[in-house]
Amino acid sequence: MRLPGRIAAAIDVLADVENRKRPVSEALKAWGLNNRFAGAGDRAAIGNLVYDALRRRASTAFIMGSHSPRALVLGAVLRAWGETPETLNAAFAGDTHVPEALTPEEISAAGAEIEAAPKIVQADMPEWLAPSLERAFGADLVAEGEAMAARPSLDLRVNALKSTPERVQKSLARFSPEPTAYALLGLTMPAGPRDARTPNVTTDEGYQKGWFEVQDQGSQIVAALAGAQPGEQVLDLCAGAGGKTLALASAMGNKGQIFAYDSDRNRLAPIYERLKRNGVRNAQVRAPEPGALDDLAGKMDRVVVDAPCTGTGTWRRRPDTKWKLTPELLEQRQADQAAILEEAVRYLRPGGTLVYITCSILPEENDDRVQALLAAHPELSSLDIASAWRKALVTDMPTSLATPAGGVLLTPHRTGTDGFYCHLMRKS
Ligand SMILES: C[S@@+](CC[C@H](N)C(=O)[O-])C[C@H]1O[C@@H](n2cnc3c(N)ncnc32)[C@H](O)[C@@H]1O
Repeated sequence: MRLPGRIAAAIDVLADVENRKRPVSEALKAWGLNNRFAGAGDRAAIGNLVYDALRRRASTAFIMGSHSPRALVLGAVLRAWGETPETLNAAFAGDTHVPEALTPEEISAAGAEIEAAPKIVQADMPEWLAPSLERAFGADLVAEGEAMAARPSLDLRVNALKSTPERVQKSLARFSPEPTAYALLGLTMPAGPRDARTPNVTTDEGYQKGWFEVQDQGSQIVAALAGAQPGEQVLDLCAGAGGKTLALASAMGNKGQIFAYDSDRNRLAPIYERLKRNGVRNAQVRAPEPGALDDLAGKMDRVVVDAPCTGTGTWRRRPDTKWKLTPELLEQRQADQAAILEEAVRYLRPGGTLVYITCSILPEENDDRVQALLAAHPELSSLDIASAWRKALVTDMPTSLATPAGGVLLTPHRTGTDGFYCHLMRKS
């Protein structure tokens, strides 16, 4: 397929996403099944177009004067793929099964200046979240939003239990991975332009052997800040598929004990195979049964709460969720977080450390939750996050990352990572 056919397909997929409220991945899969002639390159390019359109949905709709799938996809191609109305119309004229030529109105709209739009629209973020995002980012709102509307890199965490960064770099030399800026065992591959495909690293022999995992650098940084030491007793209370569990085990050199728990059996399911592939021998998975963690009460050196959240820090990767988030869901997540934090405190031994992590950029899920917890628990106090950073990452923490209540907030603009929050507390 040439570009015009791919654009037409992307418009269809985006219409499917919006009309049927489907996740993008599902709509792309359905399109592929109905269009079996399309190759893997076509499907990747169509995916890129749909995701790019959703990443900059608000600002493109402002410029094009429409939220229609056609306006959003054409806008993405004009703004991010280096095409012009003239090149597009020339391509559309010489092809079949293509979008209609750009109208004079569309051509003049495409030249509009985004500076006339409200800041929250320039930032490509939901308008109802403006007060909260302005609180988080102040004068940097637009720069933060722009970085969040760009394509993400593909990051890997080298598994110190089985390999070294040099060995993984060699194994993946065809993709030219480079060391990450902060995470000591991270490698990164930047996103390519236009129809570039994400490197398929999971078919590599090194991945099959457990030498590395796919993990955003932000996730690696907060896992390192958790500070788990060899020999400790650690509870990973929201372990999910085990992304953090694997990083903790690697940091602990397989010494001590990690208890990996999640209230959702389905989310926990992949952890067994991942632990095995990574050569982790010090993790015990606790399935969600009544009283599953009772024996751990008051005994843990460290409790890691990688809390369920709105995922606003991952908007680069899942831009459809940016526009689906509702005030009700945000409120629900805050209640979930408060309940889990309350639960977490009971497993800490005196002197133990509570690690609170979210992949959210919203203060309501971050500093506010911690402050509410500290107010209710005088036995808890914040630990200095800059010292934890120095110890875990062997550099000084950039001061711009500190939050008002003493946590750290990573973002695409600040650290080139997904958005992550981390706060450490000690129980006296
Ligand atoms: C952000 S995800 C965890 C991701 C995981 N730690 C990783 O690094 O791959 C949050 C997890 O919290 C779990 N969860 C939600 N409510 C919970 C509860 N009350 N107790 C334990 N886990 C819970 C969800 O099932 C979900 O898997």
